[in-house]
Amino acid sequence: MVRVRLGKVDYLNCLPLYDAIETGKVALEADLFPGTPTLLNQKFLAGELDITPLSSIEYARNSEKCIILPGISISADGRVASILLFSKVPLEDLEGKKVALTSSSATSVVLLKILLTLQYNIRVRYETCEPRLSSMLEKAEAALLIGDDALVEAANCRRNLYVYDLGEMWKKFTGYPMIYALWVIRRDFAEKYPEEVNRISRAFICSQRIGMSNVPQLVAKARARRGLPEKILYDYFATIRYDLDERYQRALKEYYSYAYRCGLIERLVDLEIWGGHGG
Ligand SMILES: C=C(O[C@@H]1C=C(C(=O)O)C=C[C@H]1O)C(=O)O
Repeated sequence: MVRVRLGKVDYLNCLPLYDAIETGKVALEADLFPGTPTLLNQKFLAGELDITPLSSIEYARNSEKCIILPGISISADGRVASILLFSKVPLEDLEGKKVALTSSSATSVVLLKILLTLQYNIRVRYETCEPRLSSMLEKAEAALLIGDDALVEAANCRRNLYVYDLGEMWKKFTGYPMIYALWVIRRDFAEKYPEEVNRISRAFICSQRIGMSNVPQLVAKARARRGLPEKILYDYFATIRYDLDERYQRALKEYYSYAYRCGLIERLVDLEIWGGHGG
C-alpha cells in the first residue's frame, strides 16, 4: 500500500475534516504535512504532496497538474469570519492608499482585488507581508488576514479599525457562496493509484461526518489551540462550509470569471472532479 503525502491547512477550518483521521477514528495511511495555504500550494505544485487543500485560485492556474477530490472544499455562503480586511479608514477612502496582503493566502488576495476593483472601483497599491497585523498597519492603511490570524485579531480587536468580511462582500456582489480551497490530487498520482484516491475520498467524507457530529469536542480542541472564546468557535464551525455541490461549483466558476476579467488568471478552466475508476 502506498503512503500518501497529505497536506493540511494548519488553521481551525481544517479541524472538522482532519480530527478523526489524526485521532485514528478513521484509518488512513498518510504522512501529514501541516502548513499555511501558500506553503501547501507551493509544495503541491513542486510535487512534494500527493493530496492537499489548494487555494482555489491556484487550481485555475495549474489545472493540468491536478484533479479535484469530490464533495469537499473550504467555503462559506456569505460571511466567513476568517477572511478579513482590517482598515484604518472606511473602505471607500482607500483610493490610492497601500494595502498589506498576508503572505499566507492566494485565493483571498485575488478576491480582495476583484472586490476593490469591480465592486468599489478603487485602485490601491499592494504589498505582501508576513501575517502580523500591527506591523502590516505600520506600512499600510489596511491589511488582509486569513484563517486563524484573522479570527484571533478580530476577537482581540482593541483598535479603532473598520473590519470587512470578504465572504459577505462577495455574497452581496454576486449572490454566490465563495470557495476558498479545494482538495486536489496530483494527476500522475491519481492515474497510478486510483484505489488509493477512492479510499482517501471516502476517509474525508467519513472524517467530516464524525467531526461535525461532535462540535463541542471540536470547540474544546480549537480553544486549547488558539484560546478563542467558545462563542466565536461555535459560530465559526457553523459558518465555514465544506460543500462542493453544483451551486458551489457554479460559484467557483463565477469567481474564476471575475479573476479572468481582472487579469489575475490567464484562462478559464473546467472543474475536473474525481469520480471514475470505480470511485
Ligand atoms: C476560509 C479560509 O479559507 C482559506 C483561504 C485560502 C486562501 O485565501 O488562499 C486557502 C485555504 C483556506 O484556508 C481561511 O483560511 O480563513
